Amino acid sequence: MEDKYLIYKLSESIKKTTDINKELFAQMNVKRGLRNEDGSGVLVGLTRIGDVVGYEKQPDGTLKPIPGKLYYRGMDVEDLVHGVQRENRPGFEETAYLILSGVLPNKSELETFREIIMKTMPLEHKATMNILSLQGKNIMNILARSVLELYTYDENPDDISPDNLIRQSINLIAKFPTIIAYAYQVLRHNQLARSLHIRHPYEDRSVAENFLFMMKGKDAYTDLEVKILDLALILHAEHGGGNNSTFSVRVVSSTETDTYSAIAAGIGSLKGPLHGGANIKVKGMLDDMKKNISDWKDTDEIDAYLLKILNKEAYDRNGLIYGIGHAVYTISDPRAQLLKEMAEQLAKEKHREEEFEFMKRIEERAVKIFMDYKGSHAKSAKQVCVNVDFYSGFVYDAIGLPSEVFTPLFAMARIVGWSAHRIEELNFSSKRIIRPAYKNVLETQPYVPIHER
Ligand SMILES: CC(=O)SCCNC(=O)CCNC(=O)[C@H](O)C(C)(C)COP(=O)(O)OP(=O)(O)OC[C@H]1O[C@@H](n2cnc3c(N)ncnc32)[C@H](O)[C@@H]1OP(=O)(O)O
Ligand SMILES: O=C([O-])CC(=O)C(=O)O
Repeated sequence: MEDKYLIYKLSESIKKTTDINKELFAQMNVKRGLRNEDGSGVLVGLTRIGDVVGYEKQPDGTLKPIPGKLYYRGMDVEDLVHGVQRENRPGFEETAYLILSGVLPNKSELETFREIIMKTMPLEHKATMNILSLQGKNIMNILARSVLELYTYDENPDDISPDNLIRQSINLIAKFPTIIAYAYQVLRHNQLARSLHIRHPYEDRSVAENFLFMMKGKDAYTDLEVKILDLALILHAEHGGGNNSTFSVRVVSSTETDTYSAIAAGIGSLKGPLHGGANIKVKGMLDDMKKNISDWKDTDEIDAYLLKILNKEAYDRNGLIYGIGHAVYTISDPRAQLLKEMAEQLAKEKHREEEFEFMKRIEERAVKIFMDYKGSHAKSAKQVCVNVDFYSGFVYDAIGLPSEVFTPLFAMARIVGWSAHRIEELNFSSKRIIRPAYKNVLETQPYVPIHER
């Protein structure tokens, strides 16, 4: 048999053998996607790290949509952001300290924590050389491979005691920006035949500023660019235990495997276009809209295009408006609101107000069109809002960062939440390996000898 015919036969066969009737889930009380009928997540754990709030449970059991709230260690993220902004200083390092330890650092603790991060940012020579030799165009994939490689440079990789876990976590938080920036420089060098810039991070700059320096060079960024990148890092740092990547890290960690294996799983999850990878999809979708909509002020034209997306006739023909919808948030995603406020200032600095106005119009129309469409196409209309990925791509693009690093930037912040959740998963006193069950819905069949098939 020809190879390609066998591949065709196998793919035809899996179309049938993977089909599971949607009705069976309801009949057997199995929660599709670990979601209850009303869309809320099935409770699978307890945490003291982050809280994501998008609805209120009513006495009659229904869910009432409310404006979104996000808490890091019990602290409203809006207060945290406004607190550091008022004092005009970077906040990502402080956020990392809070999420990892559970308490805000005092001045001297923060100073020492910053110093540890800054001096840990440079990669060992072997790690740099490894990144230079890695093939591939996808930086999330390169990041995952580099993280697995760090296992080999760690003298104590498998030790899951709290002090070793903290040491490993700080090392990863500090090294992610360097790995991502170097991976991009290699990609740029290989793909565009441009000079290779491997810039050594400064010891006295914030993570956000060092990243811009390693990506763009000395004096090639503004204060506002540093501030908005710092804000994006704060806002992406943590999102409870149930988001797909953090849950993946928790599932893998519950086997007591090493930190690098667990974090590589989180990176793989975050890369998906329904999760962190949506920020690249949003950029692609907006670029397509800019090209195909002749009058950016014409809401009828915008509506028609959005309807085409939903009907799988435009963009990637997947039926999804990227940057819209969320598993928990209903009326608003607080991160998108905070990012949008600063994106407006950035749009002014970069003279991109017209494009920003276009995005605001798309946001408003997309929510309306989606809800009208779902109202007539699905059993229950879903209250949606823009999520954090809607404005992040615009922000990164406006500060001169290429789309190849959009999702890696998410990972660069979320490594904080992943680390805290891994530490929690391995330390609470009544921990257990995560091992749910799948109900088998196939009849048994006899083994048939090969000459009889
Ligand atoms: C950082 C983050 O991870 S934020 C999320 C980033 N992802 C995106 O922006 C991708 C676009 N959004 C989505 O795909 C979804 O809204 C998700 C994955 C984020 C959340 O999904 P859920 O809350 O599980 O929504 P759910 O799957 O219940 O959606 C209900 C219905 O709305 C549809 N839907 C949800 N979001 C969208 C969307 N943005 N565009 C079109 N249809 C959508 C679903 O296909 C489903 O349709 P159906 O009832 O006909 O099957
Ligand atoms: O919570 C989720 O499902 C996705 C999300 O917004 C995040 O991880 O930041």
